[in-house]
Amino acid sequence: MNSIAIDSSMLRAGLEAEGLSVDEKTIHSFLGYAALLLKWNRVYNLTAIRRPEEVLTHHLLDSAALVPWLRRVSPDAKNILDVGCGGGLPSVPVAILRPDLEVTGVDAVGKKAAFVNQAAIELGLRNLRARHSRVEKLQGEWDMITSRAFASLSDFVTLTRPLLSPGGRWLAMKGAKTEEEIAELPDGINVELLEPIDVPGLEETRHLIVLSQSLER
Ligand SMILES: C[S@@+](CC[C@H](N)C(=O)[O-])C[C@H]1O[C@@H](n2cnc3c(N)ncnc32)[C@H](O)[C@@H]1O
Repeated sequence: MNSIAIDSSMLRAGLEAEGLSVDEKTIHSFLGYAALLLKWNRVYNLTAIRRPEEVLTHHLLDSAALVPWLRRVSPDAKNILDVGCGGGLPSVPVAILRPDLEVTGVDAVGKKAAFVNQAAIELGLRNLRARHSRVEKLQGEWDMITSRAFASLSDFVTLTRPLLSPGGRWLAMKGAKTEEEIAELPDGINVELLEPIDVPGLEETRHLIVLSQSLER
């Protein structure tokens, strides 16, 4: 499954540069996931990115950059929801790197959720499952809710507000421009953190925005 052209030493170096400790099993899981993504992309229409070296930087390392922040932002969190998970970004990298977290992906497109569930089985990720649903129809409660390339910050928060546990945190993975989106947030939402994120091998600007909600509503 790992016979694709993702350079494992670049993957390891990238993850380590992000402050992540990686063992052989982690590298094997990432390569296995990349192989599945590239193999099934045409069938499932998972991503516009097709070149393995771009999958490494734009998807694997970009998504993994979230992981060091999870413990800092929410040290006691037990679970995380990835909204509009698509082919499993960032849910699959999070599930690989944080086996102690229950990771749920949700996507409105059934074949994308099916792909993530199949990847979870093939990679042995027992902490990952994907749900086929529009997020506004989803029920449950999560300590952390994340998204990458899903919607405006305001729509992300509004659609998922009923799903955040008391004291929970949203972690939005965003590009360069964040001010306008932050200005449009609904009342009662607090910006806890706005952090530029360096992704090894990626020239583009990334930001992590961490949000909470005032408890008296
Ligand atoms: C641009 S893709 C991003 C996928 C993935 N997060 C990534 O970074 O590659 C946005 C995803 O959101 C999903 N989506 C859009 N609206 C949704 C909704 N209301 N509920 C659940 N998923 C939704 C789409 O089906 C699509 O897979």
